[in-house]
Amino acid sequence: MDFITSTAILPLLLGCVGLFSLFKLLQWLRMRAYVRNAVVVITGATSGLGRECARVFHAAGARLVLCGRNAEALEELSQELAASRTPEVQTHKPYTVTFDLADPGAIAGAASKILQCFGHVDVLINNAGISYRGAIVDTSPDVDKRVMETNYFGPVALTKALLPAMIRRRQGHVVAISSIQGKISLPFRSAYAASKHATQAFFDCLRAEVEQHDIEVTVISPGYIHTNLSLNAVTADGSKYGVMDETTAQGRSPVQVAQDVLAALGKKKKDVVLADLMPSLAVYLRTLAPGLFFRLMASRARKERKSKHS
Ligand SMILES: NC(=O)C1=CN([C@@H]2O[C@H](COP(=O)(O)OP(=O)(O)OC[C@H]3O[C@@H](n4cnc5c(N)ncnc54)[C@H](OP(=O)(O)O)[C@@H]3O)[C@@H](O)[C@H]2O)C=CC1
Ligand SMILES: CCCCCCCCCCCCCCCC(=O)OCC(=O)COP(=O)(O)O
Repeated sequence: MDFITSTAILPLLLGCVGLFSLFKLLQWLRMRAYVRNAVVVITGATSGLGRECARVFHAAGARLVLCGRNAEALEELSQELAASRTPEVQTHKPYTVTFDLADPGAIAGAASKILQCFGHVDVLINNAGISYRGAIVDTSPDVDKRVMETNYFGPVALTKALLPAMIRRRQGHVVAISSIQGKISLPFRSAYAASKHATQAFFDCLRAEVEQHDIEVTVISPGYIHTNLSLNAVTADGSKYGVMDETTAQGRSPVQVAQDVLAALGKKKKDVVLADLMPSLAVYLRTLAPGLFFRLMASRARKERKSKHS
């Protein structure tokens, strides 16, 4: 009996593994086909997740428009990509467009430059962002505005400027790189969490409104990623935080997250959380047991204040 069972189970197991591998391979091929030759615009391409998305999408054959504030850093990345080749995929030299997302007057001009690069946009990845550390009571309203301009009003204005061309073509995919903090709010992150909650809300509304035009909207909410986000974060008085936090240093690799972003787009996912177990559970706790969640956050605030003053 044992012999019969084991001889029947082994081929079955091998068959399942084979089928699963085939399924994964087909999924991977479909993902890459989705972005091959597609015009992909990436904001915040000079650093961290944006730069890795540029590398991953370029290697998959996308026609890139790299956006950022630092023209030199964008040009350097564009040249690095132009020099790198992937054997089985035709790659394209990226264009660059330099502008500050926190400058409302810069967005319309930037959008028309972006459209001139390849004549249209298939995928817009709103990735650029800035974080914040500070107590609400000490924070200048200028800091709240700066974080909202960069993380919310800038991406919203850019999306609106590129949307009519997508609607005319009845084709397009808008992506918002939000954060777990677009779903839960942590103490001493008010401006950042508020900007990411607003991002989630805006792009959820957009998804419903543009479905009739065959335009996809994906909101991606990562947990900690090992980038310069904490180093570049702004503090209560507007100065740079300048510290690589342990949580950031221990975060996921931006290469891995960029690959997950590509996979999410290829599967036309609408809302994706890319985080470890605890942050993912915290999102459920906030919905299912808000009272408990708020007590945990108050205790987190007490601990953080204590450790600051000790
Ligand atoms: N790292 C993390 O733990 C997590 C990050 N995220 C999100 O990922 C996204 C990318 O951040 P990440 O790569 O981590 O951080 P980085 O600080 O490494 O990169 C941020 C990018 O945004 C650009 N940027 C900042 N301000 C502006 C502006 N005013 N105008 C135009 N571009 C600007 C930066 O350009 P410049 O070089 O000019 O400063 C840089 O290219 C952000 O939206 C962030 O909120 C989400 C969850 C976790
Ligand atoms: C049923 C059991 C549930 C247990 C839940 C306990 C609650 C634990 C709280 C966990 C908090 C996770 C915070 C994750 C925050 C995060 O990943 O943020 C991503 C960022 O955007 C990082 O930005 P930052 O500038 O804050 O570094």
